[in-house]
Amino acid sequence: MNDTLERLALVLEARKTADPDSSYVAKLYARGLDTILKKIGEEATETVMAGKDGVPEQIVYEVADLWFHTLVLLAHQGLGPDAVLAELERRFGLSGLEEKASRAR
Ligand SMILES: N=c1c2ncn([C@@H]3O[C@H](COP(=O)(O)OP(=O)(O)OP(=O)(O)O)[C@@H](O)[C@H]3O)c2ncn1[C@@H]1O[C@H](COP(=O)(O)O)[C@@H](O)[C@H]1O
Repeated sequence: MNDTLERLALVLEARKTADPDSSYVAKLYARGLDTILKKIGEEATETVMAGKDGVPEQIVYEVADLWFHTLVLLAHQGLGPDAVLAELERRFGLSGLEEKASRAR
């Protein structure tokens, strides 16, 4: 399984004690929650625009920016991608059970 999100989360954790002048992530932490949320809003908008334009490379680029900034939010709140992946896995499992149950009816 790809561990990119986990490895990035470790870097984001380490940046909590980094100098804001030398680290973009440390600068986001220093500016606080509202700045992080504003970036997520901007990146979400840029993702929507890329989706409308329909250029695959641009969509990937903007979704990467969006994912990155949501990972910063998770780290800021003491969370990590493992929690989100577990939630997605839970839903996936649930939907599998739902499918089987409805087939049995
Ligand atoms: N994955 C990323 C990443 N994706 C996007 N960005 C930054 O997010 C910002 C995106 O903002 P925009 O798209 O609005 O672009 P911009 O206009 O240049 O940015 P602003 O002036 O609006 O802030 C840019 O400054 C990008 O550099 C990232 N910055 C860091 N990382 C990762 O985080 C790690 C730690 O980064 P530092 O804290 O900088 O060491 C790095 O090693 C990377 O792996």
